[in-house]
Amino acid sequence: MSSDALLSVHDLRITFDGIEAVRGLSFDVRPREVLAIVGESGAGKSLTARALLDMLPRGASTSGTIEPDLAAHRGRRISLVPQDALSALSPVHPVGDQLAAAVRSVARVSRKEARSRAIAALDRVGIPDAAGKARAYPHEYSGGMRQRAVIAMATINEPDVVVADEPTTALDEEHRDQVLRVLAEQREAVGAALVLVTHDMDVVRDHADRVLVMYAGRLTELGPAEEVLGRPRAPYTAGLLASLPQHAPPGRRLPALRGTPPAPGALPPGCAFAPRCPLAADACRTEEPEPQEVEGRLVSCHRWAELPHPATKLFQAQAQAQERAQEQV
Ligand SMILES: Nc1ncnc2c1ncn2[C@@H]1O[C@H](COP(=O)(O)OP(=O)(O)OP(=O)(O)O)[C@@H](O)[C@H]1O
Repeated sequence: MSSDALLSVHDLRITFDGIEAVRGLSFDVRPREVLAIVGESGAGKSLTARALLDMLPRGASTSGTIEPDLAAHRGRRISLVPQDALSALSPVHPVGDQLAAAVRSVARVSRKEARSRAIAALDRVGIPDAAGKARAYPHEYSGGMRQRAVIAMATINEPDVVVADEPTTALDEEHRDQVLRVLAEQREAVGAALVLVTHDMDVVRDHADRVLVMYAGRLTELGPAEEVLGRPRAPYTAGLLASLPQHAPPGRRLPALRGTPPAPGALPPGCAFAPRCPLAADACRTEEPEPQEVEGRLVSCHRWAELPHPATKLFQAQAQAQERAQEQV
């Protein structure tokens, strides 16, 4: 574990029925940082996040280490902001009672004190009439308000790490920005690190200090967000960026990154990204690349040095060639 790590994950593997969905992942979470985990659907982002909290789905087996064991103090040292706020709140208790109970689960304070901390926490996340709303049930909150209440719950005991798993997926764009802002403010206020699972590169750009890019259960690239987004070294990262709407050629909605990631049980030999990669060479089809240090970051790619800058055109050219080939069929 590196000396400045708050949490250190080493060779994490998560398996269902003998099939590995997360395949030997190592990374640190540093104090007070925002570490975004990005990648397409199925990359293993949520499983990784849930492993930090020891909240994996039934049937998952794990190996590797996560140290120290913050999950043994879930709710106090590490907490979760899930995708769906309703799953984090009990429908049968007023929100304020749930926050007060969270306070009393870790601190010996009176009911009155816990209640006033609960109201203060709701107020901090921007819930109007916090004292009145504390008496309301989750279903009486709007979606955005509920997600704010969950952020209040996740930060009320001033944890070391907050894990947010696609915290704004269920919200519309306007509420998405607000909720992300509230989350950023609250984690800053309590001095927690934030592990933010997202598939939105704009969210990474706006909020992350470092970014872990995952593909098919492995680390593809890990480094300072500004540098990774400014000049990706892994073709997969470049492909994700080329797929952003602002990089799409005029009049086209198709993402530059064509095809879909392989399912965990159906990985190709070699690099799992090779079948979609415009730079793939023979070695990529036979040997899976290990993470290596490249200019202060980690990159898993045999061909990183060949990636042009900017790489956007490479992916657009590949997408156009594939489109032409399909038109001819
Ligand atoms: N409960 C489960 N049972 C069996 N396999 C699972 C289970 N949960 C996840 N997996 C497998 O692990 C893979 C990775 O899942 P995970 O939820 O971590 O993906 P993700 O990157 O978070 O994707 P998304 O953005 O869609 O949430 C899935 O594609 C699936 O194959």
